[in-house]
Amino acid sequence: MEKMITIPRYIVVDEDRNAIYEILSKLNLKNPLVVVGKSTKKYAPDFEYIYYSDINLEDSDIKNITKGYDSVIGVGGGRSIDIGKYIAYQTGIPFISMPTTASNDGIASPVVSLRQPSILVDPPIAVVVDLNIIRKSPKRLLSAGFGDMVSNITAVLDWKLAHREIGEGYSESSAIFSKTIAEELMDYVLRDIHLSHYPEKLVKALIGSGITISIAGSTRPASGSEHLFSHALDYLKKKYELDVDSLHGEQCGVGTIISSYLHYKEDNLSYEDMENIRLSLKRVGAPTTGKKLGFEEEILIEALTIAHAIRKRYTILRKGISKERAEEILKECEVI
Ligand SMILES: NC(=O)c1ccc[n+]([C@@H]2O[C@H](COP(=O)([O-])OP(=O)(O)OC[C@H]3O[C@@H](n4cnc5c(N)ncnc54)[C@H](O)[C@@H]3O)[C@@H](O)[C@H]2O)c1
Ligand SMILES: O=P(O)(O)OC[C@@H](O)CO
Ligand SMILES: [Zn+2]
Repeated sequence: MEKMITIPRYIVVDEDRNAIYEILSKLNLKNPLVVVGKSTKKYAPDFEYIYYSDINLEDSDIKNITKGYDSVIGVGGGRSIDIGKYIAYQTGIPFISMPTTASNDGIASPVVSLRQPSILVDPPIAVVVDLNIIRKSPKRLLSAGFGDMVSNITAVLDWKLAHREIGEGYSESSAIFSKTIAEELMDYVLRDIHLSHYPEKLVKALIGSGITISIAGSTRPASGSEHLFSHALDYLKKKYELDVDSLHGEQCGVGTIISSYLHYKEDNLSYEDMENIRLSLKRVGAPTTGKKLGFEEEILIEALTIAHAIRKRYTILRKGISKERAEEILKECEVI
């Protein structure tokens, strides 16, 4: 069925450490395999587990890993959730997402981004969030999550541009949903100097972002030219074996500063909205320059010149930007 939309059946965001057990019994799941990171094992529910770092994804018999289990639970940051989601999908059993931080929108999405281009799989059948754990998670991860959320603003502008210029399909409902949740969160960050409700609002926004991807049947509402820039940085990290530990959401945040500048220059975005993106990223402590991300200028320039070619996705980068123009743009929007 072409147009079927699949979203998580249960979403729990509260302070109850036992919610996972109630969800498992509602779903009549008795024997999950928990995929967890070394630093998040302490948050895992009491079932058999495997460290994601011990899973060889190239393994042809991924099915052996989940043999005898009726479901997979991913506990941790983006990587353990991605890997858990992936092995559950490969073996056709349900996946439950238990994020221990809010660093990107893989929490509830039907996406696995272990390599580019990301692939569409089933979304988690349930998302179980313990806010006490999220609130205590490293601030840097919560800042990265904001970068992956504010990126939806330029992603939707790129999607509209592709619809206008090359007639690409466009889902109004998914786009409006995505843009609104991103702008709501940004407005909150600009309004509340104490950010007292930020972790809860961030995790709910990221869950919403994952749902917009399910509605669209594509990452278009959450991934545009700003993500192409981030993926280009990931590619160059590997190509030059760079020792930079920047996070996906942090890279997307800087990418959004660049993309919002390009959209502002083409009158798709107001100067105020462009500046609010930079200010809100600063407010949550996310990197707003290439230097704070940890990259040399020439890497940032090369990333912007190759970003359009990372995957087949039409954005404001169009057929690409010259090295000279990339340097000018990065200087004009103060990323270098
Ligand atoms: N599916 C998607 O849509 C999507 C999108 C972007 C990225 N991803 C995936 O996510 C990965 C990036 O995720 P990330 O930015 O979270 O980085 P990560 O998962 O590589 O690292 C997060 C780190 O924080 C630790 N951590 C998590 N919660 C913690 C807590 N409460 N206390 C202390 N430490 C905690 C984790 O153990 C891990 O070491 C990518 O490699 C990719 O696989 C998926
Ligand atoms: O399709 P991509 O570009 O991997 O995007 C997926 C996710 O990062 C969106 O926030
Ligand atoms: Zn992302």
